[in-house]
Amino acid sequence: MNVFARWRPLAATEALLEEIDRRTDSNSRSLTSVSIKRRASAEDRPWTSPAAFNAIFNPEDDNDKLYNDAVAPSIPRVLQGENCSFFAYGHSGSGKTHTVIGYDFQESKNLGLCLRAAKQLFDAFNDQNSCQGLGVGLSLFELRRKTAFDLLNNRTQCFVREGPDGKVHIRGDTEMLEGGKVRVRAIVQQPCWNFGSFQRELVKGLEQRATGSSSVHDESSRSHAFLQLEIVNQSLVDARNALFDRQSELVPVGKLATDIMMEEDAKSVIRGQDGKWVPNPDYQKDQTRIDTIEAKKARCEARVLAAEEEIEAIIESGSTPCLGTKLVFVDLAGAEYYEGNGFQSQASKRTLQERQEGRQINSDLLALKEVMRAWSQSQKRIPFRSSTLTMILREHFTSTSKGNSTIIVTVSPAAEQFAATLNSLKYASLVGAVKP
Ligand SMILES: Nc1ncnc2c1ncn2[C@@H]1O[C@H](COP(=O)(O)OP(=O)(O)OP(=O)(O)O)[C@@H](O)[C@H]1O
Repeated sequence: MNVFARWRPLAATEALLEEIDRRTDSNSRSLTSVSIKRRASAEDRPWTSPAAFNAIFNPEDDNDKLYNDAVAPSIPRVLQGENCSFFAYGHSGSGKTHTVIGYDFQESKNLGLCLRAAKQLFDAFNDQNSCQGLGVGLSLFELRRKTAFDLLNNRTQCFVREGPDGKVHIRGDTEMLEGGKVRVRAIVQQPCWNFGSFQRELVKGLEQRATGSSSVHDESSRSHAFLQLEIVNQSLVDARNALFDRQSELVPVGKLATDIMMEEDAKSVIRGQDGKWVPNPDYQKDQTRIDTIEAKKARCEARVLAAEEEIEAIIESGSTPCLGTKLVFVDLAGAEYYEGNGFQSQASKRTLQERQEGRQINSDLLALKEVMRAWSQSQKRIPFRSSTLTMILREHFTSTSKGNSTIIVTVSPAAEQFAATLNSLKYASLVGAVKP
């Protein structure tokens, strides 16, 4: 994995605070280690990371610099059809949102990494003949504990489940549609055909992130935010809609087939005197009824399969290698590091729910670290199932080549946040120290 660290500047309110003493050192493989201590005093012993970082960004480095060094090199690979993923890790207020999304949407150099990447993609679509008709399908959701909230669909609550196909699906409630169709809502993917509409959709969706919170920071740092960009064209969007429609037809037919089978099975047996189930001499299973519904179900399944094959065929058509390619940005919840780190007074103020959430976040982040390490070492068994976060990320890891996945750890230089900064740098260096 590529690993970068970014020091944010001290905020105006922190101007009088002492800064962490920090140094960097690069080895012959151009990998950097970072050495920090709480203050410049000679008695303070430094903590030094392994040479795990591809680069360390300083407080004066803006989003433009970070984008050019950490993300822009991936865009040609995305246009060649390689999936890429970027994770922002850091404690609350360390600069993850500033990095991934940004707060100034007017100045192109201040845009966050996700928006800059989308801009570069749209520029490439406009410049290259082979990319005509391409757009970006945006999905945006937040994972809090084990539940996902669709930010492009009024924070609809969605559940993360592993399907019989082994794939992880994020689905909302079941809706009854006209004609008896039953739809299980999937996470919305909003197709955007130019950068302006992409930015509007993203900003509108992100406004949902703060809903119901008295403090945006506290709320946002308790959830993981996923921003997924998939390269699409109109045929792919239409084919996905057709699949969705056919799945909606299949659900009630599949349920009816199961009900009929169970009803016929139940009628065809009776309990004998010894309490055991024996064939019912007065009832003959209605095989015609069963065959009719099974045939209808098979026709629906074939239509679903055909729609899936149509999607594959569109993606494989080869005219644009990047069709269906995904670029994923994850703004991870900040680790909770209160207990045992000199934050007991803050820890004691937290509610039971906050403590439970904190434990869940820590266990998600631990699971992610283990997955990243196992994946970087190409281990046979990668523990994706150990948390909902890693279950969702399985598809991204299994479809992403090494070198196309990046973690950016954001850190504060304020000495009073030393414990959190140390925690974040240790996390990133453990991931980055594993090089294939
Ligand atoms: N590199 C930077 N340059 C300038 N300002 C920054 C930088 N990083 C962060 N900031 C500022 O610091 C404040 C906190 O940053 P931000 O909201 O990005 O933190 P966060 O890690 O996303 O927090 P949370 O997890 O709580 O949402 C913001 O006002 C932001 O503009």
